[in-house]
Amino acid sequence: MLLRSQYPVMQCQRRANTGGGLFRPILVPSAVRSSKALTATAMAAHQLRRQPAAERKLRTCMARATVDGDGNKAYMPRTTPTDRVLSIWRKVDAVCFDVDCTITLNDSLDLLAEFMGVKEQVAALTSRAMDGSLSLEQALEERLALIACSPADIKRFITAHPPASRLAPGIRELISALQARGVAIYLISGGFRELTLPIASYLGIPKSNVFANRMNWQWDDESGEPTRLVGFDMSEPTAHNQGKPQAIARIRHRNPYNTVVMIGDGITDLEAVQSTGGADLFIGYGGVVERPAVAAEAEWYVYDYRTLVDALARYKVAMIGSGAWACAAVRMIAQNTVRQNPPGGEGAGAGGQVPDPADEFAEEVRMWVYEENYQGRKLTEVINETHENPKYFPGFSLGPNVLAVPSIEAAAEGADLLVFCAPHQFMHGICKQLMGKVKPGAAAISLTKGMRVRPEGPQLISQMVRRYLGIDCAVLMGANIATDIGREQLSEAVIGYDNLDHAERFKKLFQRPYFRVSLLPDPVGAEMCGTLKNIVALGAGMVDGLGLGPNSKATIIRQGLVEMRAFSRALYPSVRDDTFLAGCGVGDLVATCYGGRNRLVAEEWTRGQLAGQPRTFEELESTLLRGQKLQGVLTSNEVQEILRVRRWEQQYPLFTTINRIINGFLPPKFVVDYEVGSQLQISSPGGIESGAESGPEDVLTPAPHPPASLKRSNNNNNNNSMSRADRYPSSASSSTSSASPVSSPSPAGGMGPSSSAASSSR
Ligand SMILES: NC(=O)C1=CN([C@@H]2O[C@H](COP(=O)(O)OP(=O)(O)OC[C@H]3O[C@@H](n4cnc5c(N)ncnc54)[C@H](O)[C@@H]3O)[C@@H](O)[C@H]2O)C=CC1
Ligand SMILES: O=C(CO)COP(=O)(O)O
Repeated sequence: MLLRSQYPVMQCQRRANTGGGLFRPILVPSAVRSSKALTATAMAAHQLRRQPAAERKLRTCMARATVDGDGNKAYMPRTTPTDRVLSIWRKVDAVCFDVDCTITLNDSLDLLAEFMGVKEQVAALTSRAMDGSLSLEQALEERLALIACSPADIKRFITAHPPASRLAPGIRELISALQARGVAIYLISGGFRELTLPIASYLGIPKSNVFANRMNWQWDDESGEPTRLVGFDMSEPTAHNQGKPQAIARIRHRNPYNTVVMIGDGITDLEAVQSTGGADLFIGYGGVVERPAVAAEAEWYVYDYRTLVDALARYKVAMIGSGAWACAAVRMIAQNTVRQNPPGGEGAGAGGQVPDPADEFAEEVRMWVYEENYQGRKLTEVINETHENPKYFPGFSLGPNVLAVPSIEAAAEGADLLVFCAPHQFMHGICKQLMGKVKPGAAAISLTKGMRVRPEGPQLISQMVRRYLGIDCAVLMGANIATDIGREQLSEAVIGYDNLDHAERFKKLFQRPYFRVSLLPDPVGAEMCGTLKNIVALGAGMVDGLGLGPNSKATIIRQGLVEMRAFSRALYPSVRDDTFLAGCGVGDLVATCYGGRNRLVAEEWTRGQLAGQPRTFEELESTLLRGQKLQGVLTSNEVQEILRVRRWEQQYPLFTTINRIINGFLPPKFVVDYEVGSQLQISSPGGIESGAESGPEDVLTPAPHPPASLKRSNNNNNNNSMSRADRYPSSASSSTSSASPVSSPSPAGGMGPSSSAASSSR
């Protein structure tokens, strides 16, 4: 059992916890407490004399726990930050650094003293000041008196000890990483401006961000030149105890910073969190000198600045998917996450620092690859060796920082940002596999174009991710033909978002000079656009296959846009009109209708039909697209199921006609006669299933109200009492229509069960 008398530190701790939770228990047996030395502790008490009584008591008590008489550490520096500490560090607006033994490897005044030949005497005073056994004012005065240098001595000293030769390891990279994030850097030194400004200038820190003491000089009456050091200006805040928090209070008064962090090695730095207006967090640095009283009390104590760089908000990114678009997208991501300034490398840090936006993201990007054999080898191995995906995105380097991973769980593990870009028919399986395995609080974005049809109604891919993984999911949609983006041709995309913070982070992740990203607070509208334009692109391909010109294609595109908007708003009334004029709307529609895979395959399919040499879409997918996946045919079937169940078919004449054509109920020429094509009485293609993931149990409930924006045809009743058999005829004989198919459709290659249902009806 622990007795209070045995563990006084714990008692102090309990009191401390009521005052803001800055301290954690350190158990120190009485043997240690009663030990002889504790020098640093006693001296620290002197330094703390100006603090409020309760705080002073606590800190003295805590400090007692720091060193035993033999110099052994009886404290445990907090080298692992708490969540609170980490969160402050990651959102810091301004960082104030002490200079001597924090930025530099040595104390400037000690080095100057050595230069002036009074090293030992001055070092003893410095040490007493840092440990708190001597007041700052007194220590400074006594040291200056011993040094007694001239301005010329200072110039010679700086030449002999240039800033680059004096920096603590990793400080340049830390400052550079902070600057790249837009964090303001300040130097608050108990030393002198004359010695600090060259260091500030070397690190790219403006003079106005330097707080330090000023030397007073004796001036020569005749020459008007300063000649001899005669003390220092006591009016600077840094000339006194509690000067650092005062400097921070001034900084805060002048700038609207929410979060300020102080980093330093000494007791005076530790003070900077103690007063109102001081820093929100003190981080102790022990890489040059470890001061027990500071190490014991710092909320976070580090020995290596790399720790702080690594702990800065570094979002780990995972790409789920590895097809053409996934590869083009991961290539852009990798370009944004790769470090421009490798730590310590040429061009890093120093006055000419290049801000590195990549600091916000972890450099390595994991990409889940659906494993398959590629020319006798595992595709993941080939990708990791060549940095290229030769099957789905040949000819483009993905970047050395992309790691292909065959396990989806391993790819997603620990990721803060998840990018989904798999063909939509696989997304349900992917989500189920990742359930409970993604980092809580992670943010996702879907680049997938498509939807799922379930008994309750349609489900967009972003909705599926949100539902199964319990995380926010934005969408990135636009005219984004993968190979053109690989060639770095100008493209634009929108991020449809609910969570603006996440959207802005994703924008930074994707934005490239050739890839313009804008934000749109209509995620559903954007995703509906990306999904539906694939149906219209099939129609555009048919126009091309029929050998018709741009007028005809423009008609299909225009009507397609009208139906895309009407259908999106009928399902989701909150969808915005202007979304259809954005890059994800008309932009993507035009690009896909001219240069997409859906268009290409539909053109070939149409040619085959006209030539009497029909080929299925599946055949064309594997020959023309070499394993890439077509989305338009599945999406057409999925959308048609919604139209059919809700009795909206004739209000969407182009969608309906295209679906009838691809399922073999109408010849391709009807694409330009879509009004007629949708009105004709034909055998129903039967129960359409939503691609690989759906089954016959996917029953849609008819909507009680049809969309008002579209005119209903006379023969379209609004009967809500449709039976299950009506919705899912097991064959064409259970068609909702009694009429026979118009014309004699050529054998058609639909995809999935719907096409076989269509075939059996003929
Ligand atoms: N390719 C493009 O230019 C664009 C594509 N998109 C959309 O991006 C999404 C993904 O398309 P892409 O990256 O182009 O893929 P893709 O069509 O080029 O490649 C197919 C991908 O599916 C994977 N796959 C095959 N069988 C699988 C299975 N059983 N489970 C999971 N994955 C399997 C393959 O490994 C391959 O990575 C689609 O929704 C597409 O509409 C959006 C914009 C542009
Ligand atoms: O979505 C696309 C372009 O934005 C690509 O469409 P396809 O799948 O038809 O190539």
